[in-house]
Amino acid sequence: MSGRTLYDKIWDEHVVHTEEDGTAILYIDRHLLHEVTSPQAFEGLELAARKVWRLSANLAVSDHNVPTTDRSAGIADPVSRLQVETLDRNCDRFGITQFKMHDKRQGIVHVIGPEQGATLPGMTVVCGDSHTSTHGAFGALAHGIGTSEVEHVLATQTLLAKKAKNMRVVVEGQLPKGCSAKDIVLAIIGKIGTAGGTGYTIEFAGSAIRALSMEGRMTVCNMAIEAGARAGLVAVDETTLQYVKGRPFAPTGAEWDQAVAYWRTLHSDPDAHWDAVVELDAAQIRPQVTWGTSPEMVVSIEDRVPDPEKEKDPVKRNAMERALQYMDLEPNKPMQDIFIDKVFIGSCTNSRIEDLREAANVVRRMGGRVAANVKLAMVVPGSGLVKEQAEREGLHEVFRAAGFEWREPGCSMCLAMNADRLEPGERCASTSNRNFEGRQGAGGRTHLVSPAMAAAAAIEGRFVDVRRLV
Ligand SMILES: CC(C)[C@H](C(=O)O)[C@@H](O)C(=O)O
Ligand code: SF4
Repeated sequence: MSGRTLYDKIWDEHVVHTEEDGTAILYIDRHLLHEVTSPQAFEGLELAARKVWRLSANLAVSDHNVPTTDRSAGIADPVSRLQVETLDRNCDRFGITQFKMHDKRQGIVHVIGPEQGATLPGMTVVCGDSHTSTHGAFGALAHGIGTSEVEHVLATQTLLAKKAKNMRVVVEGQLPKGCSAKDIVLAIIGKIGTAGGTGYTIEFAGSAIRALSMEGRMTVCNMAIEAGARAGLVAVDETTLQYVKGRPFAPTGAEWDQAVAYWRTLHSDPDAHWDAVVELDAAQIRPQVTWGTSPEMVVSIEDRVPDPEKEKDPVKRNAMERALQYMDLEPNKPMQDIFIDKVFIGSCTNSRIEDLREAANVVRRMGGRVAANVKLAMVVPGSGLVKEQAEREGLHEVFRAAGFEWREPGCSMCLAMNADRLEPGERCASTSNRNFEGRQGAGGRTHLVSPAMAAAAAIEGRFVDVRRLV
């Protein structure tokens, strides 16, 4: 028998039963909830008069609809308020642990899980949210589920699932100065496309991944879903254990030692079978900027906007033309000549302390202020605790002094469910993960970049090569 991948190992450890056709019942260790995808699930439970199977496995937080400005007067928008209040009521009624809006542990669900130690190596982690892939950075099998599955997990602590294939993305070598995890994952998506990982669970491996902090690994796994895979994984190592140790939900004492002994086995065996392998040279990666309406429409800051005329595939050409029209960009325009209206530093991709440090460092180095053509540059920490840490380090002062707005934690302008949005035609340098039409507000134009690139764009008013500045 050949060895097993990390994915195989976690899967095997959680299968309760497998049908002839491969459909399996998986035990779920951790279930995270937010206000958008849970209301009908709770309603379903109530109608069936069922209870939550294992209360302690659940952790809830409101993130998509919370305001990022002063919250003392509550939520002005009635739709947003209703969603947040509904989650509060459901958690109170069913007895689920929740960080409410005024709790400093509140934040984006994919930031607070790891921060609290609620996400641990070897776990199965699900949430009614596609970016649950983030938690795979811990060597956990983590993916998004739909609302009916949220109800199923609440009621049974299990999920019906089919096993995916194994893909290994190996990134070897040293990342150039000024580049970060976001550039790695955008470069991967640029290479394999947004459907490249469809049907696979991706394990990210290689020396460049090993060298990343947990924050960086989370950034990479976060966008596994944009590469087409529901789940992304990174093997457990010392970096993982160091990060987890001492967190509120993490085991302690003898239980910690026992857990660590098991966690150290959470890596793929050398003779494991891979259905697909993709390789990237980290040294060749440059700061990435998307130019279109899909994360795979990405080039480096040294490049120009691609020319559809050079694309032979008519379907692709058509998509390029449409994207350029929506983005209001001319083919062959140097990326460095693209001027922006707004900057968003935040989202579950890039709102952790390291991301904010990376952005603040660029602002410090560059000196000066947010460019006159930039109407709004905002920094939205991923959680209240990230915000507190950043303030202890004085990062908020760096941002504020340069003219950035320093906000309260939440999803914010990543998807514009709250008041933070682009106006029609506005162009944004954004550290988030999705750039489809209207994602940040109807008619808004999104360019996905790293925190360093977003910060530099804010000061220059256009995209610049951050490697020159660090
Ligand atoms: C609201 C939620 C269902 C959605 C997701 O699943 O990803 C959101 O978080 C997003 O990023 O678009
Ligand atoms: S920050 Fe953006 S991508 Fe992440 S959960 Fe919120 S809306 Fe989804």
